[in-house]
Amino acid sequence: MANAMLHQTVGTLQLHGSSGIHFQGGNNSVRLVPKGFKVEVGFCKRGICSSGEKKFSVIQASASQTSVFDPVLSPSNNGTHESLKKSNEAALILIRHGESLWNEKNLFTGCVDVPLTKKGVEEAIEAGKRISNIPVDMIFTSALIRAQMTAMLAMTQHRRKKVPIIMHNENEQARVWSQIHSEDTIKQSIPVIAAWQLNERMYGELQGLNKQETADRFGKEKVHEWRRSYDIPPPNGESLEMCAERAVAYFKDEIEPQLLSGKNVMIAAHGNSLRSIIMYLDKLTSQEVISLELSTGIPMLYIFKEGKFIRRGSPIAPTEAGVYAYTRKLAQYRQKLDEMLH
Ligand SMILES: O=C(O)[C@H](O)COP(=O)(O)O
Repeated sequence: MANAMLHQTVGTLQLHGSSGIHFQGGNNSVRLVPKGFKVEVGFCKRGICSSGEKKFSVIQASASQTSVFDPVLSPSNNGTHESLKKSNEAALILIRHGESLWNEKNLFTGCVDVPLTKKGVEEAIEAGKRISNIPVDMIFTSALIRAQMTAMLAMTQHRRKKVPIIMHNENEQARVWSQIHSEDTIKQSIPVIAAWQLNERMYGELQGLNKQETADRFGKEKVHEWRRSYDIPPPNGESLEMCAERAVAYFKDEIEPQLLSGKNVMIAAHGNSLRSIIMYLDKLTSQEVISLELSTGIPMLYIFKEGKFIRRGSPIAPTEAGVYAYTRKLAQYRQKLDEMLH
């Protein structure tokens, strides 16, 4: 059965998958949740439900749990929302894609869908080595190939050897044709969700132009303003603020509930869509975010605990004994991996 992901928001129903699960909208009663599925309860962060209402997600239990029971970090499924918040520590890894062919040519890329260079492939693999001991239960990428390549290449280095599988829910046929018919195989996989909301900011009329030539033509200050200010868009493009409106909203609505339930998440995206998310995580002002720069292919680790995001830096390497980024739970996870693999 397809990895049915159901989200009930108060009074309406979005049904994905042929699961036949029935929800009673409005009063939030959930009925007929079939065997093998589980109900996850999260609170809406914004918009879809009125404040304080619950948003139910009914997810195929085997596809939603940590693929192999990780006693250290498995989400406790029987907690209430508050106790979930208290008990769960979840890892959040952010990675800007490796160098792309247009990064190499110093062209404005935005939403043009270009692949990685050989160096970008190497950067993605190196990033994977650095996070190879950190648990990953779900992966979110943008809809652009450079971010998806980065995520898949990085996961080739992960010691858990789970298989990242891009979810195809674009239509009913895609869902049915991409079904996995083995519970064990599902448990050994990591769902990868590609979302356009995580795409790089759309650079409008600058897309395809050389950055240096553009600065020569319009002036260095103007181009810096387009590239790094918060609310000034490039010609017919998105400002960082406009990019944040979709990227941060998606993070709050789709990714944060997963972290809240104890899922460890990796996001592979872009310089500006990630700058907008980091602005939210680190509570940066529109002034502070101007100086925020992200290198290609460098993973950043956050710990989500009790509703807060704690930046833990960039794991230097899996074997670095004193990797300051690790928390006690992450160190225990790494130890269990060592035991499992030796
Ligand atoms: O879209 C692009 O050109 C790059 O990914 C990011 O460009 P920037 O560093 O100029 O924002």
